[in-house]
Amino acid sequence: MLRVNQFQTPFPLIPSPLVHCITNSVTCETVANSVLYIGGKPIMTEDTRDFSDLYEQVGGVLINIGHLSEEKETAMELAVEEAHKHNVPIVVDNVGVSSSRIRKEVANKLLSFEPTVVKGNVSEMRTLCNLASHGKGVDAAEEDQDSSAMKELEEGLLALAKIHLNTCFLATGPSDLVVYQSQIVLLQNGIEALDQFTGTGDVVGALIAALLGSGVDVLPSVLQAVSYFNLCGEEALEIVQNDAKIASIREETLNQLSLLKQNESWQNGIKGDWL
Ligand SMILES: Nc1ncnc2c1ncn2[C@@H]1O[C@H](COP(=O)(O)OP(=O)(O)O)[C@@H](O)[C@H]1O
Ligand SMILES: Cc1ncsc1CCOP(=O)(O)O
Ligand SMILES: [Mg+2]
Repeated sequence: MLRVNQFQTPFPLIPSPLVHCITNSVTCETVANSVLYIGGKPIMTEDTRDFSDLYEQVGGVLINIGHLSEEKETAMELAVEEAHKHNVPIVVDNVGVSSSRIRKEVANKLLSFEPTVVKGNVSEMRTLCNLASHGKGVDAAEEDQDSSAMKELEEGLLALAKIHLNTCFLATGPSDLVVYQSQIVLLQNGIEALDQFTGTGDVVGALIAALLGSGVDVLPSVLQAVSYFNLCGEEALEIVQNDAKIASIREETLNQLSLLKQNESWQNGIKGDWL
C-alpha cells in the first residue's frame, strides 16, 4: 500500500510556478486553465524568440507532441536546451506516438535529452519501449491494458529506466504505472469517463510540470499529480451522479481541480501500491 502520509501535500503551490507549455491546440485552453486552477501560471508559446527571456522565470516545462510541425519540433528542442541551461524540470507527453513514425522519432529524440518525466497512455508507452502497441491515434487500446500487457510494459519501462536514470516514466490508463530508477508504483484512482473526453492525459502532464516547477521532488510530483487528477474525476462523478452526461463530468472534474485541494485530507483517497 502507498502510505498517503509519505509525501507532504504539494498545495498550495508556493512559489506559484510559471509553466511553459508547448502543447496541442486541441486542448491548449483546458491545459492552461488546469494549471491556473491548481495555483500555477501557464504560458503557451512556441515562438523561440521568447525563450531566452522567458526562461529567467520558468519553473517547469511541458512538451506535448500532440500537434507536431517542423517549426514546433525546433521550438521543442530549443525549449529543452533552455530548460537544461536553467535547471528547469521537463515533462514530455508522447501523445499519438503509436500512430506515426515521425512522432516516434521526435519522442526518441526528446528522450535522449533526459527529461525529468516522460509520459503517455499505456499504448503510447508500449511504443516507446518498442513493444507492440494497439493504440489508435491519440487513444490507448484495451488489449494493451490487460494484466499480461501491463507486466510486459512494467519490464519495458524498467529497462528504459536503467538507461535513463534521471527520468521518471508514467504510463496512464485504468491503472497508472510509474517507474523511476528501480522503484515501481501502480496507482488505482480515477473513473472510466476520464478516457471518454479529450485532454485528460494532457492535463495530467501539465499538473506534473506545475508540481515539479514549485519544487516538489520527481516521484511525489508524478504520484500526486496523477492521483489528484483522478480523485477530481471521482469527486466529479459523485457530484453529477444524477446527470451522468460526459460534458458535465468533464466540467465538474475541472472544477474540482481548484476545489479538492481545499480539503486538507485529500490525499487520504489515494489508492496505489509499490510493486
Ligand atoms: N478507465 C479508467 N479508469 C480510471 N482512470 C482512468 C481510466 N482511463 C484513464 N484514466 C485516467 O485519466 C488520465 C488520463 O489517462 P489516459 O486516458 O490514459 O491518457 P491519454 O488522455 O493521454 O490517453 C489518467 O490520470 C488516468 O489514470
Ligand atoms: C485529439 C487530439 N489530436 C491531437 S492532440 C489531441 C488531444 C489528445 O489529448 P489526450 O492525449 O490528453 O487525450
Ligand atoms: Mg485522454
